[in-house]
Amino acid sequence: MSTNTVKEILASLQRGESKPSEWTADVLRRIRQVDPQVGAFLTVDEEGATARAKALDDAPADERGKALFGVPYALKDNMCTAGIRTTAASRILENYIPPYDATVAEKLRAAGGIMVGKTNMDEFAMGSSTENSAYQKTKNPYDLDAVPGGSSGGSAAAVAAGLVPFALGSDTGGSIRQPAAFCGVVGLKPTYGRVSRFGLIAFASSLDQIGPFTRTVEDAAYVLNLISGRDLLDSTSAPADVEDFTADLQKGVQGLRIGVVRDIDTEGLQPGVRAAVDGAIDTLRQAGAEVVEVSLPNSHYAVAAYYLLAPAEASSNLARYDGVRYGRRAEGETLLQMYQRTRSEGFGMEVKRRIMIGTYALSSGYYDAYYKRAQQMRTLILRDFEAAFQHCDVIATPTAPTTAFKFGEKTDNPLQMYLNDIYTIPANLAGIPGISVPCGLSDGLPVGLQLLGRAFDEKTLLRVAHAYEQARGDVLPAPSVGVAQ
Ligand SMILES: NC(=O)C[C@H](N)C(=O)O
Repeated sequence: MSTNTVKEILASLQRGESKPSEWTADVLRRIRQVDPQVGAFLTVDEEGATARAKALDDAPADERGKALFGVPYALKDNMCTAGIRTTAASRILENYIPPYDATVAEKLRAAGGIMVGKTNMDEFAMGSSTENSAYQKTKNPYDLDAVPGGSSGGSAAAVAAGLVPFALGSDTGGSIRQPAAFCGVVGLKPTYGRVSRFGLIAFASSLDQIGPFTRTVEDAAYVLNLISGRDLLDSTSAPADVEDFTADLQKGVQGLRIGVVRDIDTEGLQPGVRAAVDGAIDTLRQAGAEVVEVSLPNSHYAVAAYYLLAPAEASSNLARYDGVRYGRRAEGETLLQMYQRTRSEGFGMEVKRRIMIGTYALSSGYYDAYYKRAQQMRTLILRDFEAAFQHCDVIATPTAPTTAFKFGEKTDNPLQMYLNDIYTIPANLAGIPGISVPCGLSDGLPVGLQLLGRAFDEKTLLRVAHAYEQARGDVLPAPSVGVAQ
Protein backbone atom coordinates (compact mmCIF):
# COMPACT_ATOMS: atom_id res chain seq x y z
CA MET A 1 0.00 0.00 0.00
CA SER A 2 2.57 2.58 1.03
CA THR A 3 4.44 2.63 -2.27
CA ASN A 4 1.57 4.72 -3.50
CA THR A 5 2.06 8.41 -4.05
CA VAL A 6 0.59 11.04 -1.76
CA LYS A 7 -2.01 11.82 -4.42
CA GLU A 8 -3.04 8.18 -4.72
CA ILE A 9 -3.36 7.72 -0.97
CA LEU A 10 -5.45 10.87 -0.68
CA ALA A 11 -7.72 9.82 -3.52
CA SER A 12 -8.31 6.43 -1.95
CA LEU A 13 -9.04 7.98 1.46
CA GLN A 14 -11.34 10.58 0.01
CA ARG A 15 -13.33 7.99 -1.92
CA GLY A 16 -13.79 6.17 1.38
CA GLU A 17 -12.01 3.07 0.04
CA SER A 18 -9.52 3.03 2.89
CA LYS A 19 -9.02 4.49 6.33
CA PRO A 20 -6.15 6.48 7.87
CA SER A 21 -5.54 3.67 10.38
CA GLU A 22 -5.05 1.15 7.54
CA TRP A 23 -2.38 3.26 5.85
CA THR A 24 -0.65 3.96 9.15
CA ALA A 25 -0.69 0.31 10.21
CA ASP A 26 0.73 -0.62 6.82
CA VAL A 27 3.52 1.96 7.07
CA LEU A 28 4.41 0.85 10.60
CA ARG A 29 4.48 -2.78 9.51
CA ARG A 30 6.81 -1.97 6.66
CA ILE A 31 9.09 0.00 8.95
CA ARG A 32 9.24 -3.00 11.32
CA GLN A 33 9.99 -5.37 8.45
CA VAL A 34 12.30 -3.37 6.23
CA ASP A 35 13.94 -0.72 8.39
CA PRO A 36 16.18 -3.12 10.35
CA GLN A 37 18.06 -3.52 7.03
CA VAL A 38 17.94 0.13 5.95
CA GLY A 39 18.26 2.08 9.21
CA ALA A 40 16.32 5.11 8.01
CA PHE A 41 14.55 5.87 11.28
CA LEU A 42 15.97 7.08 14.59
CA THR A 43 12.57 7.22 16.28
CA VAL A 44 9.30 5.62 15.28
CA ASP A 45 6.24 6.98 17.07
CA GLU A 46 4.11 3.88 16.79
CA GLU A 47 1.83 4.73 19.62
CA GLY A 48 1.26 8.37 18.71
CA ALA A 49 0.74 7.65 15.01
CA THR A 50 -1.66 4.78 15.70
CA ALA A 51 -3.72 6.85 18.13
CA ARG A 52 -3.89 9.78 15.76
CA ALA A 53 -4.87 7.58 12.82
CA LYS A 54 -7.65 6.04 14.88
CA ALA A 55 -8.93 9.48 15.81
CA LEU A 56 -8.89 10.49 12.14
CA ASP A 57 -10.87 7.37 11.19
CA ASP A 58 -13.75 8.83 13.15
CA ALA A 59 -13.22 12.44 12.08
CA PRO A 60 -16.25 14.43 11.03
CA ALA A 61 -16.90 14.77 7.31
CA ASP A 62 -15.53 18.33 7.02
CA GLU A 63 -12.10 17.19 8.26
CA ARG A 64 -11.87 14.55 5.58
CA GLY A 65 -11.41 17.19 2.92
CA LYS A 66 -8.16 18.43 4.48
CA ALA A 67 -5.21 18.52 2.12
CA LEU A 68 -3.22 15.76 3.81
CA PHE A 69 -6.02 13.91 5.57
CA GLY A 70 -4.78 10.54 6.81
CA VAL A 71 -1.44 10.54 4.95
CA PRO A 72 1.57 9.19 6.91
CA TYR A 73 4.97 10.86 6.59
CA ALA A 74 8.37 11.22 8.28
CA LEU A 75 10.49 14.18 9.37
CA LYS A 76 14.26 14.55 9.45
CA ASP A 77 15.41 14.47 13.05
CA ASN A 78 16.45 18.13 13.06
CA MET A 79 12.84 19.32 12.99
CA CYS A 80 11.36 19.83 16.44
CA THR A 81 8.37 17.71 17.34
CA ALA A 82 6.56 18.44 20.60
CA GLY A 83 6.94 15.52 23.00
CA ILE A 84 8.99 13.43 20.53
CA ARG A 85 12.76 13.10 20.88
CA THR A 86 14.66 15.28 18.41
CA THR A 87 18.39 14.62 18.30
CA ALA A 88 19.82 16.10 15.07
CA ALA A 89 21.66 12.73 15.19
CA SER A 90 23.96 14.17 17.86
CA ARG A 91 24.88 12.78 21.28
CA ILE A 92 24.59 16.28 22.65
CA LEU A 93 20.83 16.22 22.04
CA GLU A 94 20.41 12.55 22.93
CA ASN A 95 17.54 13.08 25.32
CA TYR A 96 16.16 16.31 23.99
CA ILE A 97 12.38 16.38 23.86
CA PRO A 98 11.21 19.66 22.37
CA PRO A 99 8.30 21.42 24.07
CA TYR A 100 7.07 22.76 20.70
CA ASP A 101 6.55 21.81 17.06
CA ALA A 102 8.51 23.23 14.15
CA THR A 103 6.23 25.27 11.89
CA VAL A 104 6.45 22.61 9.16
CA ALA A 105 5.44 19.89 11.64
CA GLU A 106 2.52 21.98 12.79
CA LYS A 107 1.41 22.74 9.24
CA LEU A 108 1.45 19.11 8.11
CA ARG A 109 -0.45 18.09 11.19
CA ALA A 110 -3.01 20.84 10.74
CA ALA A 111 -3.50 19.56 7.17
CA GLY A 112 -4.45 16.16 8.59
CA GLY A 113 -1.13 14.30 8.12
CA ILE A 114 0.17 11.55 10.41
CA MET A 115 3.82 11.85 11.51
CA VAL A 116 5.16 8.33 11.96
CA GLY A 117 8.79 8.98 12.86
CA LYS A 118 12.05 10.89 12.73
CA THR A 119 14.77 10.01 10.24
CA ASN A 120 18.51 9.59 10.50
CA MET A 121 20.91 12.26 9.24
CA ASP A 122 24.49 13.48 9.48
CA GLU A 123 25.02 15.07 12.89
CA PHE A 124 23.60 18.61 12.74
CA ALA A 125 23.22 18.07 8.97
CA MET A 126 26.99 18.18 8.45
CA GLY A 127 27.92 15.62 5.85
CA SER A 128 27.07 14.07 2.50
CA SER A 129 26.63 10.41 3.43
CA THR A 130 24.76 10.18 6.77
CA GLU A 131 27.89 8.44 8.11
CA ASN A 132 28.29 11.30 10.58
CA SER A 133 25.21 10.25 12.54
CA ALA A 134 26.16 9.55 16.15
CA TYR A 135 23.65 6.69 16.21
CA GLN A 136 23.55 4.44 13.17
CA LYS A 137 24.31 3.90 9.52
CA THR A 138 21.57 4.35 6.96
CA LYS A 139 21.98 2.10 3.94
CA ASN A 140 21.10 2.88 0.36
CA PRO A 141 18.06 0.78 -0.61
CA TYR A 142 19.68 0.22 -4.04
CA ASP A 143 22.92 -1.14 -2.58
CA LEU A 144 23.24 -1.96 1.10
CA ASP A 145 27.02 -1.44 0.95
CA ALA A 146 26.57 2.12 -0.29
CA VAL A 147 25.64 5.33 1.51
CA PRO A 148 22.24 6.96 0.96
CA GLY A 149 23.86 10.39 0.60
CA GLY A 150 23.42 13.12 3.12
CA SER A 151 22.73 14.86 5.21
CA SER A 152 19.04 13.89 4.92
CA GLY A 153 19.94 10.26 4.12
CA GLY A 154 17.27 8.76 6.38
CA SER A 155 14.43 10.68 4.72
CA ALA A 156 15.67 9.78 1.21
CA ALA A 157 16.10 6.09 2.09
CA ALA A 158 12.70 5.93 3.81
CA VAL A 159 10.94 7.15 0.67
CA ALA A 160 13.10 5.04 -1.67
CA ALA A 161 12.48 1.86 0.32
CA GLY A 162 8.73 2.46 0.17
CA LEU A 163 8.38 3.03 3.92
CA VAL A 164 6.58 6.38 3.68
CA PRO A 165 5.05 8.23 0.71
CA PHE A 166 6.97 11.40 1.59
CA ALA A 167 9.40 12.83 4.11
CA LEU A 168 10.86 16.25 4.81
CA GLY A 169 14.56 17.03 4.78
CA SER A 170 16.69 20.16 5.02
CA ASP A 171 19.18 21.41 2.45
CA THR A 172 22.10 23.66 3.40
CA GLY A 173 24.52 22.67 0.63
CA GLY A 174 22.69 19.86 -1.13
CA SER A 175 21.33 17.79 1.74
CA ILE A 176 17.97 17.17 0.06
CA ARG A 177 19.00 16.96 -3.61
CA GLN A 178 22.11 14.78 -3.27
CA PRO A 179 20.50 12.01 -1.15
CA ALA A 180 17.45 12.15 -3.45
CA ALA A 181 19.80 11.51 -6.40
CA PHE A 182 21.63 8.68 -4.60
CA CYS A 183 18.39 6.95 -3.58
CA GLY A 184 16.44 7.45 -6.82
CA VAL A 185 13.67 9.73 -5.51
CA VAL A 186 12.58 13.32 -6.09
CA GLY A 187 14.06 15.96 -3.73
CA LEU A 188 13.13 19.64 -3.76
CA LYS A 189 14.99 22.53 -2.13
CA PRO A 190 12.71 25.57 -2.26
CA THR A 191 13.90 29.18 -2.54
CA TYR A 192 15.53 30.43 0.65
CA GLY A 193 12.72 31.95 2.72
CA ARG A 194 9.92 30.03 1.03
CA VAL A 195 9.48 27.62 3.96
CA SER A 196 9.68 28.63 7.61
CA ARG A 197 12.75 27.42 9.49
CA PHE A 198 11.13 27.93 12.88
CA GLY A 199 11.86 24.79 14.90
CA LEU A 200 14.53 23.56 12.48
CA ILE A 201 17.71 22.96 14.49
CA ALA A 202 19.96 25.56 12.93
CA PHE A 203 23.15 24.64 11.07
CA ALA A 204 23.90 27.61 8.77
CA SER A 205 20.98 29.98 9.01
CA SER A 206 21.59 31.92 5.80
CA LEU A 207 21.57 28.68 3.78
CA ASP A 208 19.24 26.17 5.52
CA GLN A 209 15.96 25.42 3.80
CA ILE A 210 13.35 22.69 4.35
CA GLY A 211 11.83 20.69 1.49
CA PRO A 212 10.20 17.38 0.55
CA PHE A 213 11.35 13.96 -0.66
CA THR A 214 8.68 12.29 -2.78
CA ARG A 215 8.24 9.69 -5.51
CA THR A 216 6.88 12.14 -8.06
CA VAL A 217 7.35 15.79 -8.97
CA GLU A 218 3.62 16.32 -8.58
CA ASP A 219 3.81 15.18 -4.95
CA ALA A 220 6.76 17.50 -4.32
CA ALA A 221 4.72 20.44 -5.64
CA TYR A 222 1.76 19.35 -3.56
CA VAL A 223 3.76 19.10 -0.32
CA LEU A 224 5.39 22.48 -1.04
CA ASN A 225 1.89 23.99 -1.12
CA LEU A 226 1.36 22.73 2.42
CA ILE A 227 4.62 23.87 4.01
CA SER A 228 5.37 27.20 2.36
CA GLY A 229 4.42 30.70 3.45
CA ARG A 230 5.38 33.62 5.64
CA ASP A 231 5.75 32.75 9.31
CA LEU A 232 5.95 35.44 11.96
CA LEU A 233 8.08 33.07 14.03
CA ASP A 234 10.81 33.08 11.36
CA SER A 235 11.78 36.58 10.29
CA THR A 236 13.73 35.18 7.32
CA SER A 237 10.61 33.60 5.86
CA ALA A 238 9.59 35.56 2.79
CA PRO A 239 6.35 37.52 2.51
CA ALA A 240 5.75 35.81 -0.84
CA ASP A 241 2.25 34.66 -1.74
CA VAL A 242 1.42 31.01 -1.17
CA GLU A 243 0.82 29.83 -4.68
CA ASP A 244 -0.57 26.60 -5.99
CA PHE A 245 2.65 24.98 -7.13
CA THR A 246 0.77 22.21 -8.90
CA ALA A 247 -1.08 24.66 -11.16
CA ASP A 248 1.41 24.81 -14.06
CA LEU A 249 2.63 21.22 -14.00
CA GLN A 250 0.80 20.17 -17.13
CA LYS A 251 1.96 23.10 -19.25
CA GLY A 252 4.92 21.28 -20.77
CA VAL A 253 8.26 22.77 -21.82
CA GLN A 254 7.35 24.22 -25.19
CA GLY A 255 8.79 27.73 -25.31
CA LEU A 256 11.05 27.27 -22.30
CA ARG A 257 14.83 27.51 -22.44
CA ILE A 258 16.99 25.04 -20.54
CA GLY A 259 20.50 26.26 -19.73
CA VAL A 260 23.29 23.73 -19.78
CA VAL A 261 26.43 24.56 -17.79
CA ARG A 262 29.80 23.01 -18.48
CA ASP A 263 31.96 25.16 -16.20
CA ILE A 264 31.18 23.15 -13.07
CA ASP A 265 32.24 19.81 -14.51
CA THR A 266 35.25 18.39 -12.72
CA GLU A 267 37.63 15.50 -13.13
CA GLY A 268 35.61 13.72 -10.46
CA LEU A 269 32.51 13.59 -12.68
CA GLN A 270 31.65 9.97 -13.45
CA PRO A 271 31.18 9.43 -17.19
CA GLY A 272 28.01 7.39 -16.52
CA VAL A 273 26.52 10.31 -14.59
CA ARG A 274 27.30 12.78 -17.39
CA ALA A 275 25.80 10.38 -19.93
CA ALA A 276 22.56 9.95 -17.97
CA VAL A 277 22.21 13.71 -17.49
CA ASP A 278 22.95 14.42 -21.16
CA GLY A 279 20.27 11.87 -22.02
CA ALA A 280 17.81 13.73 -19.77
CA ILE A 281 18.64 17.06 -21.42
CA ASP A 282 18.01 15.43 -24.77
CA THR A 283 14.65 14.17 -23.55
CA LEU A 284 13.72 17.74 -22.59
CA ARG A 285 14.80 18.95 -26.04
CA GLN A 286 12.62 16.34 -27.69
CA ALA A 287 9.73 17.39 -25.44
CA GLY A 288 9.96 20.87 -26.99
CA ALA A 289 12.41 22.84 -24.82
CA GLU A 290 15.15 24.94 -26.35
CA VAL A 291 18.57 23.99 -24.96
CA VAL A 292 21.13 26.79 -24.64
CA GLU A 293 24.64 26.95 -23.15
CA VAL A 294 25.06 29.23 -20.15
CA SER A 295 28.05 29.99 -18.02
CA LEU A 296 28.56 30.13 -14.26
CA PRO A 297 32.21 31.19 -14.24
CA ASN A 298 32.60 31.51 -10.47
CA SER A 299 30.96 28.22 -9.61
CA HIS A 300 34.22 26.41 -9.00
CA TYR A 301 34.82 28.69 -6.00
CA ALA A 302 31.47 27.74 -4.52
CA VAL A 303 32.68 24.75 -2.50
CA ALA A 304 35.50 26.78 -0.95
CA ALA A 305 33.18 29.68 -0.11
CA TYR A 306 30.54 27.37 1.32
CA TYR A 307 32.98 25.47 3.52
CA LEU A 308 33.98 28.76 5.14
CA LEU A 309 30.54 30.36 5.42
CA ALA A 310 28.60 27.32 6.60
CA PRO A 311 31.12 26.43 9.35
CA ALA A 312 31.31 30.11 10.39
CA GLU A 313 27.56 30.19 10.91
CA ALA A 314 27.61 26.74 12.52
CA SER A 315 30.27 27.75 15.03
CA SER A 316 27.98 30.51 16.17
CA ASN A 317 24.75 28.46 16.11
CA LEU A 318 26.30 25.56 18.02
CA ALA A 319 27.64 27.75 20.83
CA ARG A 320 24.33 27.20 22.62
CA TYR A 321 25.11 23.52 23.34
CA ASP A 322 27.04 24.13 26.49
CA GLY A 323 25.64 21.62 28.96
CA VAL A 324 23.43 24.24 30.58
CA ARG A 325 20.62 24.94 28.19
CA TYR A 326 20.01 21.69 26.32
CA GLY A 327 20.47 17.96 26.43
CA ARG A 328 23.65 16.34 27.59
CA ARG A 329 25.89 17.67 30.34
CA ALA A 330 29.18 16.21 31.52
CA GLU A 331 30.37 16.93 35.04
CA GLY A 332 33.50 18.97 35.65
CA GLU A 333 35.21 20.50 38.64
CA THR A 334 35.03 23.99 37.21
CA LEU A 335 32.53 25.64 34.88
CA LEU A 336 35.09 25.67 32.08
CA GLN A 337 35.83 21.98 32.55
CA MET A 338 32.11 21.21 32.42
CA TYR A 339 31.79 23.12 29.11
CA GLN A 340 34.87 21.43 27.67
CA ARG A 341 33.81 17.92 28.63
CA THR A 342 30.22 18.41 27.53
CA ARG A 343 31.26 19.62 24.10
CA SER A 344 34.10 17.11 23.62
CA GLU A 345 31.86 14.18 24.52
CA GLY A 346 28.70 15.52 22.89
CA PHE A 347 29.96 16.48 19.43
CA GLY A 348 31.34 14.13 16.78
CA MET A 349 34.48 14.63 14.68
CA GLU A 350 32.96 16.47 11.73
CA VAL A 351 31.03 18.87 13.95
CA LYS A 352 34.22 19.66 15.87
CA ARG A 353 36.09 20.18 12.61
CA ARG A 354 33.49 22.67 11.42
CA ILE A 355 33.37 24.55 14.71
CA MET A 356 37.13 24.95 14.52
CA ILE A 357 37.15 26.04 10.88
CA GLY A 358 34.30 28.45 11.52
CA THR A 359 35.81 29.95 14.65
CA TYR A 360 39.10 30.40 12.83
CA ALA A 361 37.46 32.02 9.80
CA LEU A 362 35.64 34.49 12.05
CA SER A 363 38.60 35.35 14.28
CA SER A 364 39.76 38.95 14.09
CA GLY A 365 43.06 38.39 12.28
CA TYR A 366 41.54 36.18 9.59
CA TYR A 367 38.05 37.55 9.12
CA ASP A 368 38.95 39.69 6.10
CA ALA A 369 41.05 36.99 4.47
CA TYR A 370 38.49 34.20 4.77
CA TYR A 371 34.97 35.08 5.88
CA LYS A 372 34.73 38.39 4.06
CA ARG A 373 36.21 37.02 0.83
CA ALA A 374 33.85 34.07 0.95
CA GLN A 375 30.92 36.48 1.31
CA GLN A 376 32.18 38.44 -1.70
CA MET A 377 32.42 35.23 -3.67
CA ARG A 378 28.85 34.43 -2.68
CA THR A 379 27.74 37.69 -4.29
CA LEU A 380 29.63 36.89 -7.50
CA ILE A 381 27.98 33.48 -7.65
CA LEU A 382 24.56 35.07 -7.20
CA ARG A 383 25.35 37.47 -10.06
CA ASP A 384 26.42 34.57 -12.28
CA PHE A 385 22.97 33.06 -11.82
CA GLU A 386 21.24 36.38 -12.50
CA ALA A 387 23.18 36.69 -15.74
CA ALA A 388 22.51 33.07 -16.73
CA PHE A 389 18.79 33.43 -16.10
CA GLN A 390 18.71 36.25 -18.68
CA HIS A 391 19.25 33.53 -21.26
CA CYS A 392 17.31 30.58 -19.85
CA ASP A 393 14.40 29.71 -17.58
CA VAL A 394 15.89 26.70 -15.82
CA ILE A 395 19.45 25.36 -15.53
CA ALA A 396 20.22 21.63 -15.82
CA THR A 397 23.25 19.89 -14.26
CA PRO A 398 24.01 16.59 -12.61
CA THR A 399 22.90 16.63 -8.95
CA ALA A 400 26.16 15.05 -7.80
CA PRO A 401 29.35 14.11 -9.66
CA THR A 402 29.05 10.46 -8.62
CA THR A 403 26.47 7.87 -7.75
CA ALA A 404 26.22 6.54 -4.19
CA PHE A 405 29.67 5.61 -2.89
CA LYS A 406 30.59 2.81 -0.50
CA PHE A 407 30.66 3.17 3.28
CA GLY A 408 34.02 4.46 4.46
CA GLU A 409 35.13 5.50 0.97
CA LYS A 410 35.32 9.21 1.77
CA THR A 411 35.28 9.34 5.57
CA ASP A 412 39.05 9.77 5.88
CA ASN A 413 39.16 12.54 3.32
CA PRO A 414 36.82 15.41 4.20
CA LEU A 415 37.80 17.31 1.07
CA GLN A 416 36.63 14.45 -1.16
CA MET A 417 33.38 14.40 0.79
CA TYR A 418 32.95 18.17 0.38
CA LEU A 419 33.58 17.95 -3.37
CA ASN A 420 30.51 15.75 -3.74
CA ASP A 421 28.47 18.94 -3.17
CA ILE A 422 29.98 20.77 -6.14
CA TYR A 423 26.76 20.94 -8.18
CA THR A 424 24.36 21.58 -5.30
CA ILE A 425 26.13 24.27 -3.25
CA PRO A 426 25.86 27.18 -5.74
CA ALA A 427 22.05 27.19 -5.40
CA ASN A 428 22.25 27.50 -1.62
CA LEU A 429 24.73 30.38 -1.88
CA ALA A 430 22.40 32.15 -4.33
CA GLY A 431 19.23 31.21 -2.42
CA ILE A 432 17.54 29.82 -5.54
CA PRO A 433 15.35 26.70 -5.75
CA GLY A 434 16.57 23.34 -7.02
CA ILE A 435 15.18 19.88 -7.57
CA SER A 436 16.70 16.47 -8.21
CA VAL A 437 14.76 14.07 -10.41
CA PRO A 438 15.91 10.48 -11.13
CA CYS A 439 17.24 10.26 -14.68
CA GLY A 440 18.66 6.76 -15.04
CA LEU A 441 21.41 4.51 -13.78
CA SER A 442 25.18 4.53 -13.84
CA ASP A 443 26.79 1.20 -12.93
CA GLY A 444 23.46 0.05 -11.56
CA LEU A 445 22.92 3.00 -9.21
CA PRO A 446 20.50 5.92 -9.55
CA VAL A 447 21.58 9.23 -11.11
CA GLY A 448 19.87 12.54 -10.43
CA LEU A 449 19.19 15.36 -12.87
CA GLN A 450 19.40 18.68 -11.05
CA LEU A 451 17.23 21.54 -12.26
CA LEU A 452 17.72 25.04 -10.83
CA GLY A 453 15.25 27.90 -11.14
CA ARG A 454 14.98 31.63 -10.52
CA ALA A 455 14.31 32.73 -6.94
CA PHE A 456 10.61 32.24 -6.10
CA ASP A 457 9.95 30.66 -9.48
CA GLU A 458 9.38 27.11 -8.24
CA LYS A 459 6.43 26.95 -10.61
CA THR A 460 8.58 26.95 -13.73
CA LEU A 461 11.11 24.65 -12.07
CA LEU A 462 8.44 22.11 -11.18
CA ARG A 463 6.85 22.44 -14.59
CA VAL A 464 10.11 21.45 -16.30
CA ALA A 465 10.77 18.68 -13.78
CA HIS A 466 7.29 17.27 -14.29
CA ALA A 467 7.54 17.47 -18.07
CA TYR A 468 10.84 15.59 -17.89
CA GLU A 469 9.39 12.95 -15.58
CA GLN A 470 6.48 12.41 -17.97
CA ALA A 471 8.67 12.19 -21.05
CA ARG A 472 11.21 9.99 -19.30
CA GLY A 473 8.90 7.14 -18.35
CA ASP A 474 10.17 4.52 -15.92
CA VAL A 475 13.95 4.72 -15.68
CA LEU A 476 14.65 3.01 -12.40
CA PRO A 477 14.16 -0.58 -11.37
CA ALA A 478 12.83 -1.23 -7.86
CA PRO A 479 15.50 -0.98 -5.16
CA SER A 480 17.12 -4.18 -3.95
CA VAL A 481 15.59 -3.73 -0.54
CA GLY A 482 12.21 -2.36 0.42
CA VAL A 483 8.99 -2.26 -1.44
CA ALA A 484 8.65 -2.18 -5.22
CA GLN A 485 7.99 1.33 -6.54
N1 LIG B 1 24.05 20.12 4.96
C1 LIG B 1 24.17 19.97 3.67
O1 LIG B 1 23.38 20.50 2.91
C2 LIG B 1 25.21 19.06 3.17
C3 LIG B 1 26.58 19.48 3.02
N2 LIG B 1 27.24 18.34 2.43
C4 LIG B 1 27.28 19.84 4.31
O2 LIG B 1 27.91 18.99 4.87
O3 LIG B 1 27.27 20.95 4.75
